[in-house]
Amino acid sequence: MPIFAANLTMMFNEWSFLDRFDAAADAGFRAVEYLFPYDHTPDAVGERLRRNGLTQALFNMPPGDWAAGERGLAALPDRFAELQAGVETALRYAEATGCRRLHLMAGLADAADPTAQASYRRAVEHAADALAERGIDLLLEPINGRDMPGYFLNDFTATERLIADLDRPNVRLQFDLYHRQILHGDCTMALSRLLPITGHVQIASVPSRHEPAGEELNYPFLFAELDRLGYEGFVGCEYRPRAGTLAGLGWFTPQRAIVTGA
Ligand SMILES: O=C(O)C(=O)[C@H](O)CO
Ligand SMILES: [Mg+2]
Repeated sequence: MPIFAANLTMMFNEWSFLDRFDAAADAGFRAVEYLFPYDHTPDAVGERLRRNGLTQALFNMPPGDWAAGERGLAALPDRFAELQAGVETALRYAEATGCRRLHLMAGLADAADPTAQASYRRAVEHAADALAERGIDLLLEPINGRDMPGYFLNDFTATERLIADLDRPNVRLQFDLYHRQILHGDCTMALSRLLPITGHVQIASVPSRHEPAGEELNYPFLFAELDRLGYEGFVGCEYRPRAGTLAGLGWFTPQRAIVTGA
């Protein structure tokens, strides 16, 4: 069974962000991921990881003004300086948390626009080379247009081609099975074919984006497939609990001793 990483942006919202680390550990998770840690200091986040014996599987580099609707900077040619600063910020958090995977969001731009394509490639090359110096992987995630209309990176095949063309071993695919099913389907064969370039997997039910159980995807089958394929990375639980985080963990077998209150 893969090692599951609780997504603290989507799950455990019953607690404050920093207390979600404790709640996830108490629920039996060994690892966590989240979108953005930037409302807290690197040391505060690192301390919660250490206090709970958690591994930081992944987080996203600064995405621009998320509240204003921005979804990344890489494909926006006039935002390169801000992207460079964001890479340095993310590296400070990666150092404080021991995180070895960072996701670079592309932004809202026309995937067919040569200017956006050139900007995206420049940004990916810059980020990849900065991360490579520290032994950190750069993850690229195709995202479906129903959840994120206008998002630049919206196709697994185009992403696969870019990763091959970049020929940088630390640039890898963030294989979100939720997006894969919506964009292309054929999840099982895609996992088999793309696993060699896959740096991280994420899960959620389709179409609800709730717990990974009972809808379009057969997750027990897919988890067994990941084991059969020898996948040794993390599986990020990037789903919205349907009715309370703990009540929705029936699909999950605790992966660490659960410390019950004395
Ligand atoms: O949208 C997703 O699936 C992601 O993983 C992004 O990192 C956050 O939107
Ligand atoms: Mg995802």
